[in-house]
Amino acid sequence: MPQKSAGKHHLHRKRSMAGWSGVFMLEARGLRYGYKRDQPLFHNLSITIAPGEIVGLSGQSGTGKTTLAKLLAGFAKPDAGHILLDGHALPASGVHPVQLVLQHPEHAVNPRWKMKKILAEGGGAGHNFLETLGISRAWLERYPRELSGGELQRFCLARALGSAADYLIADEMTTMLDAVTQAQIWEAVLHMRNEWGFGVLAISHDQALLKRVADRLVSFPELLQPAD
Ligand SMILES: Nc1ncnc2c1ncn2[C@@H]1O[C@H](COP(=O)(O)OP(=O)(O)OP(=O)(O)O)[C@@H](O)[C@H]1O
Repeated sequence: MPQKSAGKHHLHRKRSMAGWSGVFMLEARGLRYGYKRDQPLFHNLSITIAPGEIVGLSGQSGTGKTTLAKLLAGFAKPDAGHILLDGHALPASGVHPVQLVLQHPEHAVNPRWKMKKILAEGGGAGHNFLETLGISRAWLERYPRELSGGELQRFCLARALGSAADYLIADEMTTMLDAVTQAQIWEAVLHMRNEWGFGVLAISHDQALLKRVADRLVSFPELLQPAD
């Protein structure tokens, strides 16, 4: 799911004792969404993520976590409610400040493109954070089929963060990977979050993982208020 580069730089963000400046609160208020008309999957869902914060979200299968992820990242529009960044609606076109990384990287890349072209979609080709993510420069010349799932997921993350996203939605981002790769990828995310201050919504069924990486844990039902 490529999104174009923002052309802005991570380093415009500054951290002080009070928190991060240059990045803004992400708020979803009163969201309603249904795949079928008149059959809402959820009513009145609200969530707030602060700059630099990692929120861990869990919940039963089929409740709507991935749907929420897609709404926040602009891949679908809520039937009601608002998604706001610093109090303003998110841009309808161009660079999306909320970037989504899903479970299956092989579905998120063009199989006919070399990795350097895929990475360039997010503006991240020249960044030194490739090393942080454990991406070898030699892989840039390969096609997606010539990489492992873990290697490919590192690229999807680099593409998302290369656009200088203000928020990352990591939806079961490392679920399919071995424990070592999972730990390396999350260590890189934590390191980059500490450097740049982007916020993260980490969605997973793995409570142990969420406890390890998140600053705050929420379960899906806690996000719902009774319908008006
Ligand atoms: N494109 C779609 N069209 C119709 N229904 C859908 C579509 N995508 C998801 N759904 C349904 O919406 C509900 C919520 O799906 P979603 O993927 O958001 O749940 P989830 O909480 O992320 O589940 P899991 O934990 O299993 O990943 C499910 O009942 C699912 O079958």
